[in-house]
Amino acid sequence: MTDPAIAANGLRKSYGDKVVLDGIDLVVPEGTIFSLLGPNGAGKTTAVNILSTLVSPDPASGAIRVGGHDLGADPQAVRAAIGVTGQFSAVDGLITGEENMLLMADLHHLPKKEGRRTAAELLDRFDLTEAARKPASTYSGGMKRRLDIAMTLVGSPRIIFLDEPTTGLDPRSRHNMWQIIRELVTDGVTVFLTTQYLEEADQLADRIAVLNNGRIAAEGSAEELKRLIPGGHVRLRFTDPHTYRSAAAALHDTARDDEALALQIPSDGSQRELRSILDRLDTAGIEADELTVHTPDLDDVFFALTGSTAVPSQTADQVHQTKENVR
Ligand SMILES: Nc1ncnc2c1ncn2[C@@H]1O[C@H](COP(=O)(O)OP(=O)(O)OP(=O)(O)O)[C@@H](O)[C@H]1O
Repeated sequence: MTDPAIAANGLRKSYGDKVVLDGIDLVVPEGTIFSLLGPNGAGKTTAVNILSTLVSPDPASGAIRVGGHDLGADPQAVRAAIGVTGQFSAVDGLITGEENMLLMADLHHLPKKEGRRTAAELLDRFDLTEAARKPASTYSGGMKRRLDIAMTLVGSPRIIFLDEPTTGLDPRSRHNMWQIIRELVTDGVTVFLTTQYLEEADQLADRIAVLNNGRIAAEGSAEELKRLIPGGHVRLRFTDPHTYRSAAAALHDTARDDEALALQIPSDGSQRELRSILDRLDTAGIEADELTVHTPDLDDVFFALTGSTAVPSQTADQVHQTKENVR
Protein backbone atom coordinates (compact mmCIF):
# COMPACT_ATOMS: atom_id res chain seq x y z
CA MET A 1 0.00 0.00 0.00
CA THR A 2 1.29 3.50 -0.76
CA ASP A 3 1.89 5.96 2.03
CA PRO A 4 -0.82 8.56 2.50
CA ALA A 5 0.26 11.98 1.22
CA ILE A 6 -0.05 13.35 4.74
CA ALA A 7 -0.22 11.43 8.01
CA ALA A 8 0.02 13.19 11.36
CA ASN A 9 -0.51 11.58 14.75
CA GLY A 10 -1.16 13.60 17.86
CA LEU A 11 -0.13 16.90 16.32
CA ARG A 12 0.41 19.41 19.13
CA LYS A 13 1.31 23.07 19.25
CA SER A 14 1.15 25.56 22.07
CA TYR A 15 2.27 29.16 22.23
CA GLY A 16 3.05 29.81 25.90
CA ASP A 17 -0.07 28.79 27.85
CA LYS A 18 -2.22 28.81 24.74
CA VAL A 19 -2.88 25.35 23.35
CA VAL A 20 -3.54 25.80 19.62
CA LEU A 21 -3.45 22.16 18.48
CA ASP A 22 -4.23 19.64 21.19
CA GLY A 23 -3.18 16.36 19.62
CA ILE A 24 -4.90 16.12 16.23
CA ASP A 25 -4.69 13.16 13.86
CA LEU A 26 -4.78 13.75 10.11
CA VAL A 27 -4.62 11.28 7.23
CA VAL A 28 -4.84 12.52 3.66
CA PRO A 29 -4.73 9.88 0.90
CA GLU A 30 -2.84 10.72 -2.28
CA GLY A 31 -4.75 12.49 -5.03
CA THR A 32 -7.55 13.73 -2.77
CA ILE A 33 -8.69 17.09 -1.44
CA PHE A 34 -8.73 17.41 2.32
CA SER A 35 -10.26 20.46 3.92
CA LEU A 36 -9.54 21.76 7.38
CA LEU A 37 -12.45 23.91 8.47
CA GLY A 38 -12.62 26.05 11.54
CA PRO A 39 -13.56 29.43 12.89
CA ASN A 40 -11.05 32.29 13.06
CA GLY A 41 -8.13 31.42 15.29
CA ALA A 42 -8.93 27.69 15.38
CA GLY A 43 -5.38 26.79 14.34
CA LYS A 44 -5.79 26.05 10.62
CA THR A 45 -2.81 28.14 9.52
CA THR A 46 -0.75 26.73 12.38
CA ALA A 47 -1.49 23.21 11.10
CA VAL A 48 -0.50 24.21 7.55
CA ASN A 49 2.67 25.90 8.80
CA ILE A 50 3.69 22.80 10.73
CA LEU A 51 2.93 20.34 7.91
CA SER A 52 4.82 22.53 5.45
CA THR A 53 7.88 22.73 7.78
CA LEU A 54 7.58 26.47 8.45
CA VAL A 55 6.83 26.00 12.16
CA SER A 56 8.02 23.20 14.48
CA PRO A 57 5.42 21.03 16.18
CA ASP A 58 5.67 20.57 19.96
CA PRO A 59 8.05 17.72 20.89
CA ALA A 60 5.12 15.79 22.43
CA SER A 61 3.59 15.36 18.96
CA GLY A 62 3.48 11.90 17.41
CA ALA A 63 4.88 10.91 14.02
CA ILE A 64 4.27 13.28 11.12
CA ARG A 65 4.90 12.17 7.55
CA VAL A 66 4.39 14.31 4.46
CA GLY A 67 4.99 12.96 0.97
CA GLY A 68 6.30 9.76 2.54
CA HIS A 69 9.03 11.63 4.45
CA ASP A 70 9.40 12.09 8.18
CA LEU A 71 8.87 15.79 8.87
CA GLY A 72 11.34 15.98 11.76
CA ALA A 73 14.08 13.81 10.25
CA ASP A 74 13.94 14.98 6.65
CA PRO A 75 12.34 18.42 6.30
CA GLN A 76 14.26 19.07 3.06
CA ALA A 77 12.62 16.08 1.36
CA VAL A 78 9.21 17.29 2.60
CA ARG A 79 9.91 20.76 1.19
CA ALA A 80 10.84 19.27 -2.17
CA ALA A 81 7.51 17.42 -2.33
CA ILE A 82 5.19 20.28 -1.42
CA GLY A 83 3.97 23.66 -2.57
CA VAL A 84 2.38 26.23 -0.31
CA THR A 85 0.08 29.09 -1.23
CA GLY A 86 -0.54 31.06 1.90
CA GLN A 87 -2.94 33.76 2.94
CA PHE A 88 -0.24 36.28 2.23
CA SER A 89 0.66 35.95 -1.39
CA ALA A 90 4.22 35.25 -2.51
CA VAL A 91 3.60 37.45 -5.58
CA ASP A 92 5.96 40.42 -5.91
CA GLY A 93 3.85 43.32 -7.19
CA LEU A 94 6.80 45.35 -8.44
CA ILE A 95 7.71 42.89 -11.18
CA THR A 96 5.59 41.35 -13.94
CA GLY A 97 3.71 38.06 -13.71
CA GLU A 98 6.22 36.51 -16.07
CA GLU A 99 9.16 37.76 -14.01
CA ASN A 100 7.57 36.31 -10.87
CA MET A 101 7.32 32.96 -12.65
CA LEU A 102 10.91 33.09 -13.91
CA LEU A 103 12.10 33.93 -10.40
CA MET A 104 10.41 30.76 -9.14
CA ALA A 105 11.99 28.77 -11.97
CA ASP A 106 15.41 30.10 -10.87
CA LEU A 107 14.66 29.20 -7.25
CA HIS A 108 13.94 25.66 -8.42
CA HIS A 109 17.20 25.65 -10.41
CA LEU A 110 15.44 24.96 -13.69
CA PRO A 111 17.70 25.50 -16.73
CA LYS A 112 16.87 28.85 -18.40
CA LYS A 113 15.11 27.32 -21.41
CA GLU A 114 13.03 24.94 -19.34
CA GLY A 115 12.18 27.75 -16.93
CA ARG A 116 10.87 29.89 -19.78
CA ARG A 117 8.84 27.00 -21.19
CA THR A 118 7.36 26.10 -17.80
CA ALA A 119 6.52 29.75 -17.07
CA ALA A 120 4.83 30.20 -20.45
CA GLU A 121 2.83 26.97 -20.08
CA LEU A 122 1.61 27.81 -16.59
CA LEU A 123 0.77 31.42 -17.48
CA ASP A 124 -1.27 30.08 -20.36
CA ARG A 125 -2.97 27.44 -18.20
CA PHE A 126 -3.99 30.07 -15.68
CA ASP A 127 -5.19 32.51 -18.32
CA LEU A 128 -2.46 35.03 -17.56
CA THR A 129 -0.62 35.17 -20.88
CA GLU A 130 -2.12 38.51 -21.85
CA ALA A 131 -1.22 40.08 -18.50
CA ALA A 132 2.17 38.36 -18.28
CA ARG A 133 4.19 41.48 -19.11
CA LYS A 134 2.30 43.78 -16.75
CA PRO A 135 3.38 44.49 -13.17
CA ALA A 136 1.62 42.09 -10.82
CA SER A 137 0.50 45.06 -8.70
CA THR A 138 -1.97 45.88 -11.50
CA TYR A 139 -3.61 42.41 -11.28
CA SER A 140 -7.03 41.82 -9.78
CA GLY A 141 -7.34 39.69 -6.62
CA GLY A 142 -8.32 36.65 -8.67
CA MET A 143 -5.39 37.11 -11.07
CA LYS A 144 -2.94 37.41 -8.17
CA ARG A 145 -4.24 34.18 -6.63
CA ARG A 146 -3.95 32.43 -9.99
CA LEU A 147 -0.40 33.70 -10.39
CA ASP A 148 0.36 32.58 -6.84
CA ILE A 149 -0.79 29.02 -7.59
CA ALA A 150 1.01 29.05 -10.95
CA MET A 151 4.20 30.01 -9.10
CA THR A 152 3.66 27.17 -6.64
CA LEU A 153 3.34 24.71 -9.53
CA VAL A 154 6.70 25.63 -11.07
CA GLY A 155 8.35 23.07 -8.79
CA SER A 156 5.82 20.34 -9.76
CA PRO A 157 4.81 19.63 -6.15
CA ARG A 158 2.83 16.45 -5.46
CA ILE A 159 1.16 17.99 -2.43
CA ILE A 160 -0.18 21.52 -2.29
CA PHE A 161 -1.25 23.42 0.79
CA LEU A 162 -3.79 26.10 0.00
CA ASP A 163 -4.48 28.33 2.97
CA GLU A 164 -7.80 30.09 2.38
CA PRO A 165 -7.24 30.33 -1.39
CA THR A 166 -10.45 32.18 -2.19
CA THR A 167 -10.82 34.58 0.73
CA GLY A 168 -11.83 37.96 -0.65
CA LEU A 169 -12.51 36.75 -4.20
CA ASP A 170 -15.76 37.52 -6.01
CA PRO A 171 -18.04 34.56 -6.82
CA ARG A 172 -16.79 34.19 -10.41
CA SER A 173 -13.13 34.19 -9.40
CA ARG A 174 -13.95 31.76 -6.60
CA HIS A 175 -15.58 29.36 -9.05
CA ASN A 176 -12.58 29.69 -11.38
CA MET A 177 -10.29 28.84 -8.47
CA TRP A 178 -12.41 25.79 -7.62
CA GLN A 179 -12.03 24.60 -11.19
CA ILE A 180 -8.27 25.04 -10.98
CA ILE A 181 -8.16 23.07 -7.74
CA ARG A 182 -10.24 20.25 -9.26
CA GLU A 183 -7.90 20.10 -12.25
CA LEU A 184 -4.87 19.85 -9.96
CA VAL A 185 -6.37 16.79 -8.33
CA THR A 186 -7.23 15.26 -11.70
CA ASP A 187 -3.50 15.48 -12.40
CA GLY A 188 -2.85 13.43 -9.25
CA VAL A 189 -1.89 16.27 -6.91
CA THR A 190 -3.01 16.08 -3.27
CA VAL A 191 -4.58 19.27 -1.93
CA PHE A 192 -4.71 20.29 1.72
CA LEU A 193 -7.12 23.19 1.84
CA THR A 194 -8.10 25.45 4.68
CA THR A 195 -11.17 27.53 4.32
CA GLN A 196 -13.81 29.41 6.23
CA TYR A 197 -16.26 28.93 3.38
CA LEU A 198 -18.38 25.90 4.05
CA GLU A 199 -19.63 25.83 0.49
CA GLU A 200 -16.04 25.60 -0.69
CA ALA A 201 -15.35 22.53 1.43
CA ASP A 202 -18.70 21.09 0.36
CA GLN A 203 -17.88 21.61 -3.32
CA LEU A 204 -14.29 20.43 -3.30
CA ALA A 205 -13.26 18.24 -0.41
CA ASP A 206 -13.26 14.46 -0.34
CA ARG A 207 -12.88 14.69 3.43
CA ILE A 208 -13.43 17.53 5.83
CA ALA A 209 -12.17 17.93 9.37
CA VAL A 210 -13.76 20.54 11.60
CA LEU A 211 -11.20 22.04 13.97
CA ASN A 212 -12.49 23.50 17.22
CA ASN A 213 -10.77 24.27 20.51
CA GLY A 214 -7.58 22.61 19.28
CA ARG A 215 -9.25 19.31 18.46
CA ILE A 216 -10.97 17.71 15.49
CA ALA A 217 -14.64 18.02 16.45
CA ALA A 218 -15.75 15.79 13.55
CA GLU A 219 -14.38 14.37 10.36
CA GLY A 220 -15.95 12.85 7.28
CA SER A 221 -17.21 13.63 3.82
CA ALA A 222 -19.55 16.61 3.56
CA GLU A 223 -22.51 14.23 3.38
CA GLU A 224 -21.35 12.28 6.43
CA LEU A 225 -20.90 15.45 8.46
CA LYS A 226 -24.35 16.69 7.53
CA ARG A 227 -25.84 13.51 8.92
CA LEU A 228 -24.24 14.12 12.32
CA ILE A 229 -26.75 16.75 13.31
CA PRO A 230 -30.52 16.66 13.44
CA GLY A 231 -32.70 18.17 10.75
CA GLY A 232 -32.39 15.42 8.16
CA HIS A 233 -35.49 13.81 6.74
CA VAL A 234 -36.78 11.53 4.03
CA ARG A 235 -39.47 12.97 1.77
CA LEU A 236 -41.87 10.71 -0.08
CA ARG A 237 -44.05 12.10 -2.82
CA PHE A 238 -47.12 10.49 -4.35
CA THR A 239 -49.28 11.28 -7.34
CA ASP A 240 -52.29 9.25 -6.23
CA PRO A 241 -54.16 10.73 -3.20
CA HIS A 242 -55.34 7.29 -2.09
CA THR A 243 -51.81 5.87 -2.05
CA TYR A 244 -50.66 8.99 -0.22
CA ARG A 245 -53.25 8.48 2.54
CA SER A 246 -52.39 4.77 2.84
CA ALA A 247 -48.71 5.65 3.19
CA ALA A 248 -49.48 8.23 5.88
CA ALA A 249 -51.37 5.53 7.79
CA ALA A 250 -48.60 2.94 7.34
CA LEU A 251 -45.74 5.16 8.45
CA HIS A 252 -45.47 6.74 11.87
CA ASP A 253 -44.10 10.16 12.83
CA THR A 254 -44.70 11.70 9.45
CA ALA A 255 -45.29 15.36 8.70
CA ARG A 256 -48.00 15.57 6.02
CA ASP A 257 -48.16 18.00 3.13
CA ASP A 258 -51.66 17.24 1.79
CA GLU A 259 -51.37 19.75 -1.03
CA ALA A 260 -48.16 18.31 -2.45
CA LEU A 261 -49.14 14.72 -1.50
CA ALA A 262 -45.82 14.46 0.29
CA LEU A 263 -44.77 12.91 3.57
CA GLN A 264 -41.74 13.94 5.55
CA ILE A 265 -40.14 11.44 7.94
CA PRO A 266 -37.35 12.49 10.34
CA SER A 267 -34.28 10.45 9.44
CA ASP A 268 -30.50 10.54 9.60
CA GLY A 269 -30.52 9.27 6.01
CA SER A 270 -28.76 6.06 7.05
CA GLN A 271 -29.17 2.86 5.11
CA ARG A 272 -30.80 1.23 8.15
CA GLU A 273 -33.47 3.93 8.45
CA LEU A 274 -34.11 4.01 4.71
CA ARG A 275 -34.53 0.24 4.68
CA SER A 276 -37.00 0.43 7.55
CA ILE A 277 -39.11 3.02 5.72
CA LEU A 278 -39.04 1.01 2.49
CA ASP A 279 -39.89 -2.22 4.36
CA ARG A 280 -42.94 -0.59 5.92
CA LEU A 281 -44.05 0.67 2.51
CA ASP A 282 -43.48 -2.77 0.95
CA THR A 283 -45.44 -4.48 3.71
CA ALA A 284 -48.36 -2.14 3.05
CA GLY A 285 -47.98 -2.71 -0.71
CA ILE A 286 -47.31 0.97 -1.35
CA GLU A 287 -45.01 2.49 -3.95
CA ALA A 288 -43.93 6.10 -3.63
CA ASP A 289 -43.41 8.05 -6.82
CA GLU A 290 -40.37 9.81 -5.50
CA LEU A 291 -38.06 9.43 -2.52
CA THR A 292 -35.49 12.05 -1.57
CA VAL A 293 -33.11 12.21 1.36
CA HIS A 294 -32.55 15.67 2.80
CA THR A 295 -29.60 16.40 5.03
CA PRO A 296 -28.79 19.63 6.85
CA ASP A 297 -26.30 21.83 5.01
CA LEU A 298 -22.71 22.29 6.09
CA ASP A 299 -23.53 25.64 7.73
CA ASP A 300 -25.78 23.81 10.21
CA VAL A 301 -23.00 21.34 10.90
CA PHE A 302 -20.39 24.04 11.38
CA PHE A 303 -22.46 26.01 13.86
CA ALA A 304 -23.46 22.87 15.74
CA LEU A 305 -19.86 21.69 16.00
CA THR A 306 -18.14 24.98 16.72
CA GLY A 307 -20.83 26.54 18.91
CA SER A 308 -20.41 27.00 22.64
CA THR A 309 -21.60 23.51 23.54
CA ALA A 310 -18.93 20.86 23.08
CA VAL A 311 -19.62 18.08 20.63
CA PRO A 312 -17.80 14.79 21.17
CA SER A 313 -15.38 13.66 18.52
CA GLN A 314 -16.98 11.26 16.11
CA THR A 315 -16.63 9.96 12.61
CA ALA A 316 -19.74 9.60 10.54
CA ASP A 317 -20.81 6.22 9.22
CA GLN A 318 -20.10 5.49 5.60
CA VAL A 319 -23.63 5.63 4.36
CA HIS A 320 -24.49 6.24 0.78
CA GLN A 321 -26.95 9.06 0.35
CA THR A 322 -29.50 8.38 -2.29
CA LYS A 323 -31.74 10.69 -4.20
CA GLU A 324 -33.68 8.49 -6.45
CA ASN A 325 -37.05 7.35 -7.52
CA VAL A 326 -38.43 4.34 -5.75
CA ARG A 327 -39.21 1.65 -8.22
N1 LIG B 1 3.56 32.83 16.42
C1 LIG B 1 2.53 32.84 17.25
N2 LIG B 1 2.68 33.25 18.53
C2 LIG B 1 1.65 33.25 19.39
N3 LIG B 1 0.39 32.86 19.09
C3 LIG B 1 0.18 32.45 17.83
C4 LIG B 1 1.22 32.42 16.85
N4 LIG B 1 0.70 31.95 15.69
C5 LIG B 1 -0.61 31.71 15.93
N5 LIG B 1 -0.93 32.01 17.20
C6 LIG B 1 -2.25 31.86 17.83
O1 LIG B 1 -2.72 30.58 17.54
C7 LIG B 1 -4.12 30.61 17.30
C8 LIG B 1 -4.44 29.96 15.99
O2 LIG B 1 -3.98 30.78 14.94
P1 LIG B 1 -4.11 30.35 13.41
O3 LIG B 1 -3.59 31.49 12.59
O4 LIG B 1 -3.47 29.03 13.21
O5 LIG B 1 -5.68 30.21 13.26
P2 LIG B 1 -6.57 30.08 11.95
O6 LIG B 1 -7.53 28.97 12.22
O7 LIG B 1 -5.70 29.94 10.76
O8 LIG B 1 -7.34 31.45 11.94
P3 LIG B 1 -7.83 32.39 10.70
O9 LIG B 1 -9.00 31.71 10.10
O10 LIG B 1 -8.21 33.64 11.41
O11 LIG B 1 -6.68 32.54 9.77
C9 LIG B 1 -4.55 32.06 17.40
O12 LIG B 1 -5.08 32.30 18.68
C10 LIG B 1 -3.26 32.80 17.20
O13 LIG B 1 -3.29 34.03 17.90
